[in-house]
Amino acid sequence: MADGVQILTSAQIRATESAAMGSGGTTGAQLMERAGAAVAGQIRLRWPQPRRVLVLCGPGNNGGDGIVIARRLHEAGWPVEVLALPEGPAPDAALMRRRCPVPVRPLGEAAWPAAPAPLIVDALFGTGLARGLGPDLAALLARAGETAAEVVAVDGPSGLCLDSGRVLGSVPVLPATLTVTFDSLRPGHLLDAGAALCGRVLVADIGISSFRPQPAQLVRIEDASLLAPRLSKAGGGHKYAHGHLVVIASGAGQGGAARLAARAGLRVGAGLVTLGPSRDAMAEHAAPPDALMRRALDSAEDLATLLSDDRIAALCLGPGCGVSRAGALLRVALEWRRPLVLDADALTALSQRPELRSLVHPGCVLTPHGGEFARLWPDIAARLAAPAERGPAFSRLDAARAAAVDLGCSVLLKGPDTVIAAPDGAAAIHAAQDLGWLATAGAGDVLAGLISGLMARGLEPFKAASAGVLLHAAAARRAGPGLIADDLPEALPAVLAGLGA
Ligand SMILES: NC(=O)C1=CN([C@@H]2O[C@H](COP(=O)(O)OP(=O)(O)OC[C@H]3O[C@@H](n4cnc5c(N)ncnc54)[C@H](O)[C@@H]3O)[C@@H](O)[C@H]2O)[C@@H](O)CC1
Ligand SMILES: Nc1ncnc2c1ncn2[C@@H]1O[C@H](COP(=O)(O)OP(=O)(O)O)[C@@H](O)[C@H]1O
Ligand SMILES: [K+]
Repeated sequence: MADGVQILTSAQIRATESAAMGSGGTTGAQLMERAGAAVAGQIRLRWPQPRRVLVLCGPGNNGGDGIVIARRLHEAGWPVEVLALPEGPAPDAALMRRRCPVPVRPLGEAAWPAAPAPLIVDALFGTGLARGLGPDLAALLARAGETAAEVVAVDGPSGLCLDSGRVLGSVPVLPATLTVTFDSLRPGHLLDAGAALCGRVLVADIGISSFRPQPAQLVRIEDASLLAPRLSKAGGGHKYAHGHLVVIASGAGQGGAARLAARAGLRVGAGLVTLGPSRDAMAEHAAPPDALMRRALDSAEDLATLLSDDRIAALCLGPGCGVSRAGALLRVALEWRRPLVLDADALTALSQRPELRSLVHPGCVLTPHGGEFARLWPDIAARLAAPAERGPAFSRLDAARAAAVDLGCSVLLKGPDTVIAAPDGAAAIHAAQDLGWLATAGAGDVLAGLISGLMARGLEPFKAASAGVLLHAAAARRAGPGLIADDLPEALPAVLAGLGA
């Protein structure tokens, strides 16, 4: 799991670095010194006793950082060996090589140490990675992986595209125990294969944060403290002031997923929640919570009549609804033009009715998992499924952004790495690779209920989606291993209390 909330792409961090140097307040060599010093410091914090370390350096500035690390550890009395690829045209890295008190030997089979080093520093490639690792290098790294107990990656494991979290080419990447990156996270630390390959990720301040591009468009959503003021009910207000949410439920015999969503909507503070099954399914949807209201909805006309009540603030369509029922209600839901979450069966229904796509509007949040996403956007999904050969590779973030622009709404692409994109370019990533217990039936229905409940309370679509994902994960952490989807809404009161909401 990574620390920090700011995410910059490789291009953005390069621009930040250039702006910092352009200001005249710092030089590239100083930044490299700070970066290398930060990594060496983290190594010494994590492993307080000196141990043999093998530093592998690439041709550019990532390699330059590696040389600084080698020097710093050597000066602290660590036994250090440095193997490096031939220098590229990176003047700061060349300067560091000249200053290095440890012999820098050419990286290759001949120089490989006979006795394996327990700690390897991977400073081969960082944000400059343009293609997959060559086979010779990959073979050496594979051998290193078999023998090294620990690997520290500088900026990221070499071969991992830091913009997408995808491995470039077809050779495996050496997984890191610890990754130290600079100034901010990159998307690739959180997305796709990146989260597992990076190990623990630490962000070192190298004094350039005031030169980041403004406004920063990519923020990781892990700062729950920001939520409390938005979720608090301090100041009172009638129940209608907190929003009336309608959750469409299934026809007879199609299950209770919508009840999970409705329960989550209530727990997250919507003032009222009405569950809308078909008339013949009313009895099976009569189970608690008794706080839920019920209204039979058999047809599009029934839904239109219900939505003509101005006090209804948001609608959730899809969980446990059935594809044909969702399809029958979809046009009315979209033509209502108010806050709307489309999930599950409503997404499949939309993919079958291309004529309705133009009705999707900025007040909508679509919450597909990968399969639903591919049904709605097969071309975008195909780009994501294609092999990643060159960096920056097409990412889940790119995919969600393209989808959000295509339909002009917020899109939340679910997975262990959930990505949220708004049509104006705002985006967020929520990494929950440690929450495998969320891969359980109904967890997505709860998420749809949380987001629509927050929208009923007046949060804008993108913010409701971001806050919903955060609360969902926090509820899962609180429920712990063994959780089932029913536990998630029940964990919310403690989560909200913990946030001070
Ligand atoms: N951006 C910043 O703020 C800072 C960046 N620093 C370091 O600089 C790094 C970026 O440095 P560079 O831009 O020099 O890039 P890298 O050092 O990541 O890569 C160097 C060069 O290797 C070549 N290359 C790329 N993929 C290859 C492959 N698969 N096989 C063989 N050669 C390949 C390319 O020509 C590339 O420019 C960062 O990752 C970071 O470690 C730090 O020194 C300090 C501050
Ligand atoms: N391995 C995982 N680790 C963490 N979160 C996951 C994992 N797999 C799925 N999730 C999350 O769990 C939820 C599952 O939603 P979804 O796929 O719609 O399932 P369902 O339709 O059964 O409710 C999503 O919020 C998703 O982001
Ligand atoms: K690296």
